[in-house]
Amino acid sequence: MQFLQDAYLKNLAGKTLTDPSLHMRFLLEDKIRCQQLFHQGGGMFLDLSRQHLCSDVLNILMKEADQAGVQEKFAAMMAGKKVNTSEDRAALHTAARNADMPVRVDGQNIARILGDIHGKAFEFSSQVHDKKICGSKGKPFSDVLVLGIGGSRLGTQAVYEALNARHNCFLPLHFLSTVDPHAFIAQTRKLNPASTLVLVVSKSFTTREVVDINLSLVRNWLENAELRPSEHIVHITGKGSPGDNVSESACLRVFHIFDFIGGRYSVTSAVGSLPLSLAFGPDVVKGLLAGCREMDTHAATSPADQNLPLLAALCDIWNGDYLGFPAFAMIPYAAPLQYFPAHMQQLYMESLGKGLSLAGQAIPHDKGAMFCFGDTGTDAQHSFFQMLHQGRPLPLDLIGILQPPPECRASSEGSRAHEELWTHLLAQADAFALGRTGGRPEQLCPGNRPVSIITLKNLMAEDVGHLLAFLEARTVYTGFLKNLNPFDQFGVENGKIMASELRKSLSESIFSSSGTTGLYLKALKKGDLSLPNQNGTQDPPR
Ligand SMILES: O=P(O)(O)OC[C@H]1O[C@](O)(CO)[C@@H](O)[C@@H]1O
Repeated sequence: MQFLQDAYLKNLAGKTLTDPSLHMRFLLEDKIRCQQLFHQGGGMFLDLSRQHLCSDVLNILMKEADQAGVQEKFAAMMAGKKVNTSEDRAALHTAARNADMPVRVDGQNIARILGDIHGKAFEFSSQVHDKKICGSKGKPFSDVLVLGIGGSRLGTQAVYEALNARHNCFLPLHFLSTVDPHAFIAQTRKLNPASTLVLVVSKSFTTREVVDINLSLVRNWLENAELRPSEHIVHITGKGSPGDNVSESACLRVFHIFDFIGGRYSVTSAVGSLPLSLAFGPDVVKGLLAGCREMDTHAATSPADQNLPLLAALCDIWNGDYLGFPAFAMIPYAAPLQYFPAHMQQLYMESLGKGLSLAGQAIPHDKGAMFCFGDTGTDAQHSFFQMLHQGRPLPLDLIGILQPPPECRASSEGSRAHEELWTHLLAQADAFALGRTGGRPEQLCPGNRPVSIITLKNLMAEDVGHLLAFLEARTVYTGFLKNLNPFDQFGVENGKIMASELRKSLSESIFSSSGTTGLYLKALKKGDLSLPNQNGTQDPPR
């Protein structure tokens, strides 16, 4: 670490990190430095000039990346090598958007298989749009209810909301993920069962929330409306899972997904291509895939100093491992990108939140990946930005869209709104960097807070694809730089094991679970929570 900091300081004339002349206020005056840290590629822009970075530090970080062979690993991943070593699997989300580039795993051309499944999804969507496939009472489908959780929901929802801004939506999607019955009631209240198509998205088809509870609720809901569930339900699931090879009475169609694409990387498999083509039609999904493909090619082939996802990953390593920031926030200044922070949160934290390196060494907490959270601008400015301006500093990603929505261009009010949005983005970027001096002591803002500005040219399907694949590649590169496996998620399993033990206790009315858990189990049965008295017995409910 010290030598990196030394390089930073040497580059900036031998100052210490806290030296006032190293303040971003002065760094931003260095035009050459700013140009060196402004990058374009894969269809988008990345401005790192408001980071505590300089070319010397970047050179050292790139050398580390080179020594770790991260670009070779990325190429090996795209070529189908089993980079998910703990599960002995390939990680082939990139093959899902490039059917013409053969990728062989265990003798099969995976890219072709994935491309054929997209083709089937497009055909099915067109038949639904053309009313050749209708509900069991002959009513054309008007809505799609998507059951799925985690990676089987977040990415698709993020992309759906983004695409909805500029593309015509034929069939709105509604997402049901959590097992909370409130969510089921809220979603189904606004739907007509007779014209609702239900997609059950679960690779394992064992996720309790989805295939046990919510699917049962939905089946009942359809049956209560005197409909045949099998004519309304489609499975998107792993080949050979309990949702595959089911009888005709279970569902209308099965679309396959595979264990070589993890849930959080699966938007461009059938997990996303079926619901999104039902919503917007096949051409929009093809545009999304093309945008991803452009970014994948950029991520795989550009030299490190021009490679946006790799540079972003190096910046994350610098901020997290060397400068010690525990978290970063993603703030899209674009309402249609509202679910991207949640998608990135899963992508980043499920991929990189690991306890062991690939070499089997424990990863100390302060060298673990950063937490990720976020919200849209300008809303975030009016909630948690206060703390970031004057309290604990954190790095921020601000995302902007260059082109305003076409409707805006027609009116001066519309253009003003778009310009106002960008004014806020740039004002925040500068306020975090420059801070505020003068005024009363409580008005002081120290500034010097790192910000990256990510700019998309537009919000068409291709642009959304650029962003999606950029975030995936940035996450994968960070995993490779940290020498950990960004494709498994064994931590999540522990909670599932606990839940199955508690489920058993509850069904057998055994309330002796550890700590206060037994109290809650009992309360669930009795419908009331009574606290133990001093004798350790429970008072009767009041
Ligand atoms: O698609 P499935 O098997 O229902 O799993 C849902 C999600 O659960 C997880 O395993 C953990 O949250 C995710 O990785 C996955 O996307």
